Amino acid sequence: MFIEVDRLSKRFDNQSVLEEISFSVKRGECLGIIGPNGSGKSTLLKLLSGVESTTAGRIELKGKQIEQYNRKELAKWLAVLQQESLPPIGFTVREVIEMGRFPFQNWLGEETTDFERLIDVILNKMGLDDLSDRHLEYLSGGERQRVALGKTMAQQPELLMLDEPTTYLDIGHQVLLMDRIREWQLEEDLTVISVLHDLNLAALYCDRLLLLHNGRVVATGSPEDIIRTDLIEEVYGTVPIVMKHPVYGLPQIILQGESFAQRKGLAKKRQGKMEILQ
Ligand SMILES: Nc1ncnc2c1ncn2[C@@H]1O[C@H](COP(=O)(O)OP(=O)(O)OP(=O)(O)O)[C@@H](O)[C@H]1O
Repeated sequence: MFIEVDRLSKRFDNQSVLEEISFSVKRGECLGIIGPNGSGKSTLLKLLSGVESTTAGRIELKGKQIEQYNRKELAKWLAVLQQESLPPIGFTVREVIEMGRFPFQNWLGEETTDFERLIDVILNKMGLDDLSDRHLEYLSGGERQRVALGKTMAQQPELLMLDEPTTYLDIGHQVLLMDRIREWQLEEDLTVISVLHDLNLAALYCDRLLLLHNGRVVATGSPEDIIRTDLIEEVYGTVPIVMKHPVYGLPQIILQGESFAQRKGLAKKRQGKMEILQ
């Protein structure tokens, strides 16, 4: 297994945030981590990328315990996409993407392989050719997110971790970003672990989903196994309509506003619980 997590727990100041988390990820797979606010998704990602230390349990990456890697070693094959990791001002798009190569430079700041061509390919893939000399502070949120992904691509990782990559993006840019990541995953056999709030994107783009609730794993499985009305209601406290995507057959959810349904006489409350009338 590429990643093996065994009975992982995390406490902050004696408050338990993650309890007995176990799962594994195969090389080349995309695992989506979903769950409500505060369920522990970001904390799990921080433990998996070595940013936070575990309280109990074991994380094995490529057959080795995570504590046995040093930071620079990990940075050569593990990348984390975070928007706030971009430098605030003063750098052009091209310079920022080149920064992804830092882990491969020697102590003089030189790299032995010619990476200029790689940077050109990435600029092109991310649709950033025309913006390569633009300073970061003059980019929109969507453009900055593409630069952030470009920087992680330059790192040529084997494992990519993403925390809410589509936040602040409009639907066009959400699909564009997720498509680029999926293409990259399939072309390079990249392993992807992504925290996602949008369950429809998670169902479309992830091979498997891990559903967290109150710091525990409720279920792991294919999108069909996880995006089910009963599980979503249990964890999120709202009853969605789950439908099959008309083209891909994958589960997609439609939200039901309770107040609207009640007003229209389509639902009523029974014993404190909303029931949708057929
Ligand atoms: N450094 C910390 N110190 C203390 N508590 C923390 C720390 N980091 C996270 N927590 C707590 O751990 C819990 C889980 O937080 P986490 O950010 O992992 O949840 P999440 O599922 O990513 O939430 P969201 O969807 O709202 O981003 C929260 O109650 C949070 O307050």
